[in-house]
Amino acid sequence: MHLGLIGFGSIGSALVGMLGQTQVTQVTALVRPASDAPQRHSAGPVPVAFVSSLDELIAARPDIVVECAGHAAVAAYAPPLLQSGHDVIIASVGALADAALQKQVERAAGAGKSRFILPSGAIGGLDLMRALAAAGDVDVAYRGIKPPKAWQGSPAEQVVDLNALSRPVTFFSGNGRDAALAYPKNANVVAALALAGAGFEQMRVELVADPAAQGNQHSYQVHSPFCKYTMTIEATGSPGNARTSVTTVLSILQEIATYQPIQSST
Ligand SMILES: NC(=O)C1=CN([C@@H]2O[C@H](COP(=O)(O)OP(=O)(O)OC[C@H]3O[C@@H](n4cnc5c(N)ncnc54)[C@H](O)[C@@H]3O)[C@@H](O)[C@H]2O)C=CC1
Ligand SMILES: O=C([O-])CC(=O)C(=O)O
Repeated sequence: MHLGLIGFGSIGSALVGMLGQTQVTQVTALVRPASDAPQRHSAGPVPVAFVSSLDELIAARPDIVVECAGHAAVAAYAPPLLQSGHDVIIASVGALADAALQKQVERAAGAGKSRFILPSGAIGGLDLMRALAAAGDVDVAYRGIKPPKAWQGSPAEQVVDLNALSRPVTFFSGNGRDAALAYPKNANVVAALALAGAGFEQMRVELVADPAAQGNQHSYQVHSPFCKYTMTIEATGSPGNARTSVTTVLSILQEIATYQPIQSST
């Protein structure tokens, strides 16, 4: 299988290092022209060719493409890839909190007879969430706790002094859509929960910076007429990018390993 990658940061480079466990034999990675990605890539289990435009990525004829570059990359690349018949695994699920982009992505997949696949990423339990949401209302409250350095460069900096925290501080309380759009590098899990049935507007979200946090904690409580459950995930941050849990890479790897192309009926 030939894998297309968009982005070669902590997720992209870690993913490539683990592809020996999958059917992937070749990778073409779309990186920014100024990116230092090729220099950072140490020899992995499969060869990686680097390209700097979408046209070059499409010309390489990947069997499936993984986006792991951020919300703007979803907006720029997912619609044309889907429209031209490529299945796309979208790591930056929170991009779909933009309702217009969500529609655009859905239409492009319809027109191209392709699929966009949303990995569970750093969260879990989405199977039960989907089942409960399909059967009735669900009430979902999510809390994300990360160390201060994981929130650097985010709007949290306008609320708290991340370098001077001596105790956990909740710097955001709001709904799922606002969280996913304001924290594009930290709240993709919120969008994954919302799209699995929690609902962007309906779910309640708290984001916390904790100087004692060793990794990233995602916890949520679900109440439905049929069941209630609480899930807490304590994950290790990626080397070089504390805000991205290693579980995200493992989740995308599973999507790749179990990927089946749609069989054409003609
Ligand atoms: N679903 C989930 O649970 C999670 C999703 N994510 C998403 O994955 C994204 C990537 O995460 P990391 O690899 O940790 O970030 P990173 O910052 O380490 O790497 C992102 C890479 O993408 C590159 N990039 C950005 N825009 C690009 C473009 N238009 N074309 C080509 N390359 C581009 C950057 O130069 C950088 O090298 C995050 O921004 C976030 O949206 C991250 C963590 C969890
Ligand atoms: O990797 C994580 O822990 C979650 C994350 O950054 C996101 O959802 O954007």
